[in-house]
Amino acid sequence: MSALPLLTSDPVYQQIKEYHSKHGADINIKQLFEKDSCRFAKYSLRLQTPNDGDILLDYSKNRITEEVWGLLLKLAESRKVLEARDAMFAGEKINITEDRAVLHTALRNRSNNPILFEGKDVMPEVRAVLDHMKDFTNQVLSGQWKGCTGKKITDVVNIGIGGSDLGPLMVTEALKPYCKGLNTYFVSNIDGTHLAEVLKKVSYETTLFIVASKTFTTQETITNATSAKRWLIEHSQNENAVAKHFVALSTNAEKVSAFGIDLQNMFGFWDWVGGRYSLWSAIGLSISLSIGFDNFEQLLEGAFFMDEHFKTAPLAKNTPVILALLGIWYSNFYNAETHALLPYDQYLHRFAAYFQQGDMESNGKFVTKGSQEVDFSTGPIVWGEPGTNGQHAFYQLIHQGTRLIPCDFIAPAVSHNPIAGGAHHKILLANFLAQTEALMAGKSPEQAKAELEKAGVTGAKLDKLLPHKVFKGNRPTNSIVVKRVTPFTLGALIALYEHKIFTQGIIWNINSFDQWGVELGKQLAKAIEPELVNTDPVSSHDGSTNGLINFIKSNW
Ligand SMILES: O=P(O)(O)OC[C@H]1O[C@@](O)(CO)[C@@H](O)[C@@H]1O
Repeated sequence: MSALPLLTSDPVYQQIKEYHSKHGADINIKQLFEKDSCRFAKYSLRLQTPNDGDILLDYSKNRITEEVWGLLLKLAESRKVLEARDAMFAGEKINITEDRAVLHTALRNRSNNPILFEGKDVMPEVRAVLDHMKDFTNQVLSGQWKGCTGKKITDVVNIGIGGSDLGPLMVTEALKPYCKGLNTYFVSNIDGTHLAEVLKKVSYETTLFIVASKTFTTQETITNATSAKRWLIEHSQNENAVAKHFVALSTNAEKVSAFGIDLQNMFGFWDWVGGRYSLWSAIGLSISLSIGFDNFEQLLEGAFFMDEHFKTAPLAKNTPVILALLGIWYSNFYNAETHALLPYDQYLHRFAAYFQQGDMESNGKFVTKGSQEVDFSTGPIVWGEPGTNGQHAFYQLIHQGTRLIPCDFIAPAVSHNPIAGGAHHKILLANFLAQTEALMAGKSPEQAKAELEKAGVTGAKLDKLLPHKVFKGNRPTNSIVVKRVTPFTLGALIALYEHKIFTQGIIWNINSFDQWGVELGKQLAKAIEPELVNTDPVSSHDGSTNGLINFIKSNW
């Protein structure tokens, strides 16, 4: 693919910039609905899944006119999104700074088509690991796999961090209704509290530790795994207990073996699987153990469904492209700094946290693939909490703050827990629907005045209160509705956002698949660690770092 110019040098970008400077401030979503009764039909898409209902994307509550939308689609063409997409699926080494392919889509390839990497079909190896995961999952869930004292496994502790933690944690939480009975815990932080609190809850005889680490060199993970191993041996008084209570998920067999885990208890994956795109790989073993391998396969099926959609749908009907272009519109033209993910589903309470790594570690970059420093905004700050809780925490700012915060609202039409005759879910859905309506429509001074007068507020008090009661509205949202959060629809949702992130990276022409930005902090921590072995005062850093270290030491 020929080198792309800086986004700001792209002629289509410049057309959009000109349009935005002339009209951007005047685009009013409410007025657009008033002018066009077909707006919802024009700016929504339904994806029909085989067995899990339709997935609806409603992007009509956005600040887009037909002209803007046409220009944004032209931008996707100009930035060669589809060519880049095809290069990714074809196993090209698009991760240019690590000289790696990006083939997490191969992990969920449910077709019989080969996927070639360096001329070799990777599918036989992918299927072999899936078979190993299936066999192991069935052994553990059936009770056939026994601990060192002959008891079956009841608790699984996944020890990993970043992509080796966030995905399995988010998915096992999201799919709790499908849990087969094991208790799953996730230890990630080097803070001893994380492991200590979990070890209080489990018995060495019935606990399986999963050491999840692509590199098997991550300090937090190896330290936690080493402490867990010591705990097991101390409690079992059996050096050989590791063989029954530890498995490894990694690309690094040498390090796994050196740690003391038998390679027959290692589930491998490959360098062309990025850490934050790895839940579909062996890293998903804790998911499989939690919900069963069949449901793990449904998760893969859902992602595959979205991959096929992304691969085949034309730009204007391509949901990842649609979400990506809307994000570009707000980030690069309205200067929105953040993007909120607001799932109206308590099981999805880790969904936004997962995509903090997924999006911010992918697109939090300032240099293009052409090694040029960008002169435009790249990845947004991604955040969010489940609804309705967010409404009682930060929606004040979204509604009446000074910042533009594009929000994605996500909801299942049907709850797994229709308690009180479904009343709870109906209230949840009413709020899900009302919030996007309120953010779009707002409340005019006239409406607010009428309400205050109806409440008997008049004169000076009304004048004082009125400005505080106005909602400017015109705040953009997307709404995504699935019939129910199932392994399939969750897989499709995650892949949808993966491909949105990919598409934005292509438009910005940045490498979404390396993460050099995490290295400096680790390097400096390595320099500080030896200074913390005693209480001697230090002076080797800047005044602040010296002061902090010495204050901490003064408390020892
Ligand atoms: O899976 P591993 O190799 O232990 O890496 C864990 C995480 O650490 C990183 O911050 C890279 O250092 C993330 O990109 C990665 O998901």
